[in-house]
Amino acid sequence: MALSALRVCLAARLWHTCALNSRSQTGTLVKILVDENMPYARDLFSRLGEVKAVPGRPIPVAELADADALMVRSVTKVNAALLQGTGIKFVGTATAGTDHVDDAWLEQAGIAFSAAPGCNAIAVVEYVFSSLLMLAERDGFALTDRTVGIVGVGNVGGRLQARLEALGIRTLLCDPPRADHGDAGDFRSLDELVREADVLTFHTPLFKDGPYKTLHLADEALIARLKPGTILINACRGPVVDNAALLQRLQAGQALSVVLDVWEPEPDLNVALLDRVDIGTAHIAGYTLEGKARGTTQVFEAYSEFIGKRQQVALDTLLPAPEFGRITLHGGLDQSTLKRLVHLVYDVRRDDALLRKVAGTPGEFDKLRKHYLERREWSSLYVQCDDADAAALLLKLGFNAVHTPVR
Ligand SMILES: NC(=O)C1=CN([C@@H]2O[C@H](COP(=O)(O)OP(=O)(O)OC[C@H]3O[C@@H](n4cnc5c(N)ncnc54)[C@H](O)[C@@H]3O)[C@@H](O)[C@H]2O)C=CC1
Ligand SMILES: O=C(O)C(=O)[C@H](O)COP(=O)(O)O
Repeated sequence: MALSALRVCLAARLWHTCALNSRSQTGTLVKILVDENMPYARDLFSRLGEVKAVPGRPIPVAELADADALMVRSVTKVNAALLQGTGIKFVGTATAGTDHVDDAWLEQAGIAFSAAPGCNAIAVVEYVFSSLLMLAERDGFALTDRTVGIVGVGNVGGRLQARLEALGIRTLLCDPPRADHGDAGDFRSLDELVREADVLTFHTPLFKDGPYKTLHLADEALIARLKPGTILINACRGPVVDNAALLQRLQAGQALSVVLDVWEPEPDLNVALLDRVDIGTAHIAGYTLEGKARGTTQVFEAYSEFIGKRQQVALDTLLPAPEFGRITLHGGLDQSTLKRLVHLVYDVRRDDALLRKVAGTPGEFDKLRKHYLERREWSSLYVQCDDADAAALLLKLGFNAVHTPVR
């Protein structure tokens, strides 16, 4: 059992001794605060108590005083300064990353905590693919001629590896915590990736210190050593790449292609850096409807268990039908066909253009995220293929593909 799940169970046992049937200790219905950018949260959590949707940045602190539970996204800093003296007994974050939560303080304060590991991993992988396919078309190269170095091989990095390898693209993996743990896999040093990879893509948590520190993992020295033409991607946390150093290297003329979804700092990114990168987006790599819905259901299920009213939710009972019903693919799957299919579902240039329009105007970064256009995962596209190999490969990549032989 993961440590966070274990802590939820232990805290739940304590809670059960003093509270029953979704009622707080005073006998009133539990009050659950949810971030207003959590799709399906109002409907789901109202099965368990009284729900109030609130902005996450800044969070209206007065609402915390009589609340029992708090469901956040990554923009809310959860720590003693926010929660000391409140009645909050459970915090859920509908995100994969947890660097916005002081979980050590929550533990010593006896507040249960649950996150949503892997909820949006597919979305991030599809963001990376959209970016790579766009750059490959623009610069005229075949992805199969490139080596992709993946730093952080967890839910995102592992799925990225699987899809790249399904396409015959060589990957190099770097994940010291997994290597030290003895996990199976051909793990290499970051140095080796820097030397050998044509694409370097970061998918680690943000650790500000400790043996596996990732703060400025890509520092000036690392960036300076990247081969000319390297594609550098950061879709994990802004401070994993030293943004000032990156800007300096780009201004000095270092030949890199850069894709940044996350910034140092957010929401006030450095517009001069945005001007220099090839693709820049407003921390939306994980923003598919499926990814957000999974985040909500994961914390909903954890909280329902915490209060002793265990419920499970099937994602397809929540999600609307996708925009595209089905399409037919004739013949095999080459890079250009794959790019067209991928971009039928999601084209990263849409989000890049939106950010460039508003960057530098206070409040606009968060507005883009709040009013994010609906985006689905590749699995929402039903592709009928008359070629069996194309169908098998698309299925492996995550599309809803079938082989229907031509009669
Ligand atoms: N841009 C976005 O919208 C999103 C960003 N994220 C970020 O991406 C991160 C990764 O996401 P997941 O794959 O779901 O997390 P995960 O926890 O499943 O995987 C992270 C991997 O990084 C490895 N790692 C830790 N320290 C490392 C180091 N120093 N060097 C190399 N590898 C290291 C871990 O061992 C683990 O295998 C999250 O922590 C979150 O901050 C996640 C989802 C969406
Ligand atoms: O899950 C994560 O980790 C992320 O980075 C999320 O995609 C961030 O989304 P918000 O929590 O900032 O809405």
